[in-house]
Amino acid sequence: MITVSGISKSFKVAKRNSGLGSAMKSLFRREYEEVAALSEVSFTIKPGEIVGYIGPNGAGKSTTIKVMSGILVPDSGTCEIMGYTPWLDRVKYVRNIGVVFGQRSQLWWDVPVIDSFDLLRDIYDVPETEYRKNLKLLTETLDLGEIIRIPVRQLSLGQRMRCEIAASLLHGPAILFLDEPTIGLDAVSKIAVRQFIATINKEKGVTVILTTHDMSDIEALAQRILLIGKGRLLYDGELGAMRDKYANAEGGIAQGGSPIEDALVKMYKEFDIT
Ligand SMILES: Nc1ncnc2c1ncn2[C@@H]1O[C@H](COP(=O)(O)OP(=O)(O)OP(=O)(O)O)[C@@H](O)[C@H]1O
Repeated sequence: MITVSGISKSFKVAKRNSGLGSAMKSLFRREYEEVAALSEVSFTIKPGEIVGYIGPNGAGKSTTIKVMSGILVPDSGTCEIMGYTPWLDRVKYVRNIGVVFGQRSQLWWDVPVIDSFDLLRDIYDVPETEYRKNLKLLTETLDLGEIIRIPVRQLSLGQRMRCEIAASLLHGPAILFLDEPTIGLDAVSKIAVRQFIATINKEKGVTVILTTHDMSDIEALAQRILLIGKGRLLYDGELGAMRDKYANAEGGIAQGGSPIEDALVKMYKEFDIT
């Protein structure tokens, strides 16, 4: 259902040297360099899977999610998701996906959450009965209650995140891209979000691609992981196999780390992506 094949993406960024002289020079003549965010990334994901997409800072995770959600056009490679090429068939395609970027909001800041929801209903052209049904279910299961009457800027991070997740699912998508959905949440909210993701996957068969630095999110939800480092896909396999292999590898438990974090640190070391 998801086939990513040989995707590469580079960004052109202005070179910045330190010092006042260089800053002055760059006012007149900018020098640029290419950053290879993704290099020949390929994988497939089956319907109903929950896949953990992991890797260190700057590895290329968000760039991949942006390509798969049609926000970014890759320099080369192909991507076919439910029969669509995300960046070509964007209008039709987005009805099939939900996207949550933990660090960014898709809700309008100054209006009550429900107004944003209603606007999303219109954007996605969701039939009224389906919208009401989805809204009721999401409000109940994410415990939104009166929260949806409050403007987003007055919500706590955990409350906002639950609303973000609801917003991404109002149109009943088959695929959910989650980019750090539990960042900054307290333990109770984190567990609530995880349970919700597990439920929609089990009961509605929603396919989930989950990007996070929180390995307990991955342990709670994903059976399969994709590891990306320096823009290259380095591992595609069962979480259990990764844990068994690296937990028993040389190098002792990292101070303060859980066994799965320790396995990840060793894996990063082996692939030289720390
Ligand atoms: N719009 C952009 N312009 C220039 N460079 C970018 C842009 N977006 C990403 N990059 C660069 O591409 C690389 C991959 O970034 P990306 O955001 O995909 O990483 P990530 O794995 O999501 O990282 P993190 O875990 O820190 O969120 C980084 O070197 C980043 O600086």
